[in-house]
Amino acid sequence: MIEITNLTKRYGSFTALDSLTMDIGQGTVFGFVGPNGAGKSTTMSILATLLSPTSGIAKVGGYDVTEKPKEVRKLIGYMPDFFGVYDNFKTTEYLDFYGASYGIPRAERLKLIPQLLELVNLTDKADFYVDSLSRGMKQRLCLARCLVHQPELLILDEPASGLDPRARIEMREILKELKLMGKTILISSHILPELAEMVDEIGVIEYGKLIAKGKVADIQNRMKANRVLHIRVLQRQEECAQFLKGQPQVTMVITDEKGVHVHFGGSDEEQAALLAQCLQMSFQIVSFSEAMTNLEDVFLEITKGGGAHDAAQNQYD
Ligand SMILES: Nc1ncnc2c1ncn2[C@@H]1O[C@H](COP(=O)(O)OP(=O)(O)OP(=O)(O)O)[C@@H](O)[C@H]1O
Repeated sequence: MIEITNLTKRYGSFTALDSLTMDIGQGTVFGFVGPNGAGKSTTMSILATLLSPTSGIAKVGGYDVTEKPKEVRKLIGYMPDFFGVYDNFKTTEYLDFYGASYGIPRAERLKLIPQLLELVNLTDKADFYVDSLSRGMKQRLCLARCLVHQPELLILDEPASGLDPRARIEMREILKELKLMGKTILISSHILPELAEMVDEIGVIEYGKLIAKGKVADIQNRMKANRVLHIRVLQRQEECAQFLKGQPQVTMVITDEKGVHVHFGGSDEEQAALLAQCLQMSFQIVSFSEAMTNLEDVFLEITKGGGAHDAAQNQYD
């Protein structure tokens, strides 16, 4: 659905996108993550035909975004990170206005708008002025606006930013619905654990380059190679720690008042064997658990030492 090849965007001498290459298959929910200034919004704006690349190719549904912008626009619904809503409209009028702009006949709009409002949980706000809606509601209304022409691809730039936890959950539930409807979704976010729950794949971008891409589970498995095991033992804690230090795949052992923390690079089978060894040694194990590796850890590990662009280079931030 999306094919990006050597996409580069320069603002003066500053390179925001540096030969970015990635593709996203139809029906995929793709999480685009990266530190501030990494180039996510720039990529999304190019895909949405709102910004011209300096060089390289971006295609949506087989159409080149610079050569066939009209065809691309029919296929996409774009929600920018900063959006405006026309406050003097009522919710229904707002969607009707956008529907009309897309040339959707009135009779069709009359059917479509209640469906969209239901999808984004705004049915009871149909006759409210946009002005009176909360931020979360406005954001959901914007999402409904992106769906008016029934696009196949949604490009959502931080749709949950600035929302409180409840509003984020609501947004996430709507996105799940859209996934079930078969939409391809490119979504950027800083709320990484939330993304992990709903995306099929993630791409990590830094300094305008894709530095990791894959299925969430695969990337998490990569991280598992360096998992940390927390072991709580009744009595003989130091003896247990010494024993663990000598075991295969154990790279480091630290003890504190919470127990023994073991850095372990083995497989699940080897981890089970490690526990069995401890029991055989008659250590009284109270708990033996694996520290959770979530997308946040993955992200921090991959972008270790990163952050936003070099301050000297990043004169625009
Ligand atoms: N119009 C512009 N002129 C100059 N520099 C720009 C312009 N737009 C973006 N940039 C710079 O390009 C870099 C990439 O910006 P972009 O908005 O794509 O990053 P991002 O990953 O979306 O960041 P964030 O998560 O903070 O929104 C940033 O350093 C930004 O300051």
